[in-house]
Formats: sequence, structure tokens, C-alpha cells
Amino acid sequence: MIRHSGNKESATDALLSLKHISVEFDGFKAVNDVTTSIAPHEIHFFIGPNGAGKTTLLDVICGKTKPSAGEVDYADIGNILKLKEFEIVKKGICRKFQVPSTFVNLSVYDNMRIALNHDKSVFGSLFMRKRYLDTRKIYEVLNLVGLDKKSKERAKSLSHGEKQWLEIAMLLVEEPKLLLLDEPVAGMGQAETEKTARILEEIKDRCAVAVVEHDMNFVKSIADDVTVMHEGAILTEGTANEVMQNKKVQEVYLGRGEEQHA
Ligand SMILES: Nc1ncnc2c1ncn2[C@@H]1O[C@H](COP(=O)(O)OP(=O)(O)OP(=O)(O)O)[C@@H](O)[C@H]1O
Repeated sequence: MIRHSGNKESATDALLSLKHISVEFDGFKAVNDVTTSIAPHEIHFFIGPNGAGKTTLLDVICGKTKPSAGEVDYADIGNILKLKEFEIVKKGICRKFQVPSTFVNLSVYDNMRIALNHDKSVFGSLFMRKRYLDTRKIYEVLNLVGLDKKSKERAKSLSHGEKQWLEIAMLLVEEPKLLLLDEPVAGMGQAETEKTARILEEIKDRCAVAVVEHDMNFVKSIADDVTVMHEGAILTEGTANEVMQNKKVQEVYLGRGEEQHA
């Protein structure tokens, strides 16, 4: 975790720095002058009420949405706003969206082979470039997410949680430096949520993880750093305990009932 003495802009050890980011949709400011940073190998959560601008921030980081103002400095590359989405992926920022992106009729293993080849053409990946596939690497990552024994099963036969872990594994074989996850435990029961927490803790040896999340028990269990957003701006930042004790956070988010966090 980076501690910034009140000024995240000066964090020189950051993997990614958002500097004065604003995003407007038809004159509406969804994100308003956000400055924060993500350290290498940390699990950094973005929390806050619905519509606070959390997902929009992830969209900015992965290049899906271009901000109206600000800079996104990343690793030794500098400002990545000039890059296209696929170029940002190649630089090591990988995003898991809430919409599933596996090939449901293919096996877990074949999904991994496609991901490893950065080639979404099923036939190109499965047959023509076969000799380049790295089976050991695939099994090593499948083992990390607990799916190595299910490598031959079709993706559609996996449980909800297993599907999410497969998608995470498909990103991990690309060896990202920063993994972006949008509500990774949505729809999971307690056991799957806890397993996801253990997986993310292992992943952070390899890369930083930025997560948009509403499940506060999940946040508390693994967060290194938490940014609380409200109405497009940062309300406060700190450890999970620090932000949960913050009166403003309790007022605008935590104290508003479970339906807000669903
Ligand atoms: N493409 C878009 N066009 C217009 N408005 C948008 C667009 N994307 C997001 N917004 C608006 O921007 C605001 C922030 O949305 P965002 O999805 O980032 O919030 P969030 O904090 O992720 O919320 P949630 O927890 O509900 O996912 C919302 O008011 C939303 O309606």
C-alpha cells in the first residue's frame, strides 16, 4: 500500500496514477477531478453508492472511456490515455467485465489456450498455432484458481463461481501487471466468496488488483487500500477499517441499508 501524506500525486512508487480525472456524459460529470494511485502488488478496492463513478474509473483505466480531463500514468510508460484499448491490454492492464467472456461449449483447457494465444479465433488458436501453446503454464494458473482437475469439462458445466475463476485464470495467463475486476463476487455464496478472496491474495504476488465491489465483508477480508467514491469524487481513502469508521462513509454508504450493497 502506498501512503501518501495527503498527496497521492507525489507517490513515485505507484504502478498506476490517476491524476485529476474527470469524465462527462452529455454535460453530466460522472467522475469529478479524481486523483489516486494503485501500488504494485496491492489489492485496491473502489467502493461507494450506486452511480458513484467506480465502474467509469475502471473504464478510464482500461481505455474504454476517454476522460474529459486528467492523465493516467502507468508503470514506465507515462500517460496511457493516448493508447487504444488493445494496446493497453498488451501493456499488461487486463479487465474482467461482469458479462461472461468464455466460450461455453469449449473445455476449460481450450478456453485457456485461446486466452494464452491472445487470439479470439477458435480455429486459429486450437489447431494452427498448437505447437506454441504452453500447457505447463496453463495448468499452473488453473491450479492457482482450483480448476486444474476440471480442465476437460466444458465451461458451461462449471458453477457460477468456477466460471468467474476461469475468467480470472484466462486473464492471468496473459501475465498482467494490473488486473481490473468489476464485482467479482456478485452472485456468489459465502464459500465461493471466501475462495475468491484466497485466489486474489495469491494473485497479488503476480500483479496489482483493482476491484469495484459492494460486498463489505469481502472488502474487509483482503483489501490493502480502499478508495471510497461518492457522486463522482473521492470521499476518503485508507485501509478497510479506516474508511469503515469514517463518519461520512457511514452516512452516505454503509449506513444506508443492505439493499445499497447488493
Ligand atoms: N455511457 C454512459 N452514458 C451516460 N451516463 C453514464 C454512462 N456510464 C455511466 N453513466 C452514469 O455515470 C454515473 C456513474 O456510473 P458508474 O457506473 O461509474 O457508477 P458506479 O459507481 O460503478 O455504480 P454501481 O455501483 O451502480 O455500478 C451514473 O450516474 C451513470 O448513470
